[in-house]
Amino acid sequence: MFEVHATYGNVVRIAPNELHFSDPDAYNELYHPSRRWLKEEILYGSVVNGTSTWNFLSYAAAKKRREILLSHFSRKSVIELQHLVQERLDILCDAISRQFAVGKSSDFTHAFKCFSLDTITSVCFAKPVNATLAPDFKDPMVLAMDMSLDFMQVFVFFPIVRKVMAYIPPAALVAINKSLKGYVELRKIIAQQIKDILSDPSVLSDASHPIIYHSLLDFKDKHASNNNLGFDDLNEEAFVLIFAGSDTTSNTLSTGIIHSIENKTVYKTLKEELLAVWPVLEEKPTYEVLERLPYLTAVIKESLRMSHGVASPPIRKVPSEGGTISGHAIPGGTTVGMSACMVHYSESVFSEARTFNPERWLGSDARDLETYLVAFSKGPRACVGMNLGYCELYLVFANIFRRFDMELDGVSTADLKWVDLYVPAHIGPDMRVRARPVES
Ligand code: HEM
Repeated sequence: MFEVHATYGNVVRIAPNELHFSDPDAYNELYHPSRRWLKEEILYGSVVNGTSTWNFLSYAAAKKRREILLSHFSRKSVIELQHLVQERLDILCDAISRQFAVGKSSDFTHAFKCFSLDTITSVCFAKPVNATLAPDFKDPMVLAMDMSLDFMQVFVFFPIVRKVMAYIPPAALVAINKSLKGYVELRKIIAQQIKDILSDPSVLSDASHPIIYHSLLDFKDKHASNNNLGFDDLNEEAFVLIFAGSDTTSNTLSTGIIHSIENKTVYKTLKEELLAVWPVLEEKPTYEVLERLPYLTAVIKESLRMSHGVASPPIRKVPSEGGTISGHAIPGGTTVGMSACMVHYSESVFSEARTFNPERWLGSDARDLETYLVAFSKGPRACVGMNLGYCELYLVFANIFRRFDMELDGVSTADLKWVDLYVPAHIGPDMRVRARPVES
């Protein structure tokens, strides 16, 4: 897209009825809080059978569900549930230490995918799937989720395939493609939990903490409209949360951590800052303490910038009366969008934009730069899991850099290659890191 825009200008027609923009300020216009344009069905209607926050096309339809999730993932609830994130992280750190003890490096690409899947299934459903315990982090569910991103592209371009697949029984799907076994397994776990809850809501009181079904099915209020949610809706919402909360978080982690290990100045500065606030290894600081650290915060912002969150343009439909973007009048019915990469790699905003440089977030213009950090998107359909995402990022960066001395094992940041499968899908070699646990 960069080459296309360099050749044809700031606005390019990339499909018969679709415009893509490149001016960084166009992103904030397109996804402005007051601009409630419909999501484009070709992308958002492509994957699900029931309803979910992600696939409601209009903001009006999504509003109620978004409010439920925003309150479920509020800063207050995330702070109360941070011990669940730390619990999954301790399991991850133990697994990395065990690999070091037998002379092996760890595959950080898959390690963080396993961690984020375990975290989302723990926080949302109180049913962690323990992907982190898989040998060399090659968990079948994680591998199958990677593969399903390819399917998503097929569904977008050939919606009929999705309709046909919905009627194929799970066992037959596995027979057609054995690599889907982990995915079918994950669907079974989620579906069983929902069936159990719908047939006997009292099982919700067995959960160790408030899970999403407490919020989605508010049984205290018998008249609440969300009580009408059926099996398909709960199932789809659960899967959207699993997908939305997994790769986005793990990409940010692996991208940022690999850059921070390779860059010796970043590595040393981050370790020093962490050591000062976390002197005794056994006394782990809380999220609230960590988020006040300026350098760690700068590293996290830079990691979000370099990993983009979602790579594809979140496409929207211009309403029938038309609209204006970047000073151009756009006719009603046009599909419009802009990839976050165009903003994050814009040289007019971020000097040496392709270089990982946390220092940029510590300068006098840092506040202005914030406007252009769009990893969680912006406006009425921005990420609802941002608080949980940030909590995971702070805890993981702090634990990994405080608890291990690390070096890259035969890879470099040049291997952080990806293709756009809605999220950036890593296509380089697995990013292996030799991680020696520190003693104190
Ligand atoms: C670093 C972590 C994360 C990043 C960078 C991220 C990024 C994004 C982006 C860019 C969108 C907009 C997508 C679009 O419009 O097509 C989005 C939406 C969404 N995210 Fe996240 N996300 C993260 C973590 C999470 C987590 C942990 C959850 C769940 C707890 C979550 C749940 C959602 C949901 C449900 C939506 C759909 C919102 C709507 O359409 O109204 N995300 N996220």
